Amino acid sequence: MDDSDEDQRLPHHREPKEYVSLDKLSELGVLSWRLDADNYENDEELKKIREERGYSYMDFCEVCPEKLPNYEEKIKNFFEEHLHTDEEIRYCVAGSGYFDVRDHDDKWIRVWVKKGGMIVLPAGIYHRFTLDTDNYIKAMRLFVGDPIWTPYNRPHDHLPARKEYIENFLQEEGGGQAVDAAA
Ligand SMILES: CSCCC(=O)/C(O)=C/O
Ligand SMILES: [Fe+2]
Repeated sequence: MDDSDEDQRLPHHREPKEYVSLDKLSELGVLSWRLDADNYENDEELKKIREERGYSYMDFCEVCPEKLPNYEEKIKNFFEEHLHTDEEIRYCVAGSGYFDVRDHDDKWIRVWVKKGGMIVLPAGIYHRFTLDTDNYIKAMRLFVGDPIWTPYNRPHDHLPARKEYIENFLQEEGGGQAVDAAA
C-alpha cells in the first residue's frame, strides 16, 4: 500500500503498482481460497475446509449502515490496527472489502476480498478492515468453538498470541542469538 492519508476506501496502490503473491501471503500465515459463493449452503469444498480446520461456528456479518448496528463506530473500530487471540476467518458471499495486514517489514499489504473469496488471518497478526468504495460486504464468519471477537489494538505485543505469531511467521530462520564463543 502507499502511505497516503486519502480516503481509506480507495485502493491505495503504490506508484508504480506492486502485487503480492498468495505464496508471500501464506508466509505471513494468511490463507485464502476462492469458493462458489452462490452455493455456500451445499458447497463440498467449504464443508471440507470447515471439517479439516474445525470451524464449527458460523454466522454472517453484513457491513452497511442499514444492517450493522452502530455502523459508524464499528467501521472506525474495524480500521484501527488490531490483533485477535484466534484466527479471523471471513468468507465474502457478497460485496467486497479490504483486509490490510502487516508484512515482515511492518509495511501494510492490502488484500482485496471479493465475492467468493475466503481469507484466514492467523491469531496474533496485526491487521485492519475497511469497506471499499462500493460500501458493502456480507461475510460469513467462522470460528473454532465459541467465538471471541475481541480486538486488541496495537500495541499488544505481550499477548501470547502475538509472541507465537512472531515465533511462527516473523522470525527469520537461523536468526536470533549468536552462539557463545569458547575461550
Ligand atoms: C467483514 S467482517 C468485519 C470485519 C471484522 O470482523 C474484523 O474483525 C476486522 O478485523
Ligand atoms: Fe480483526
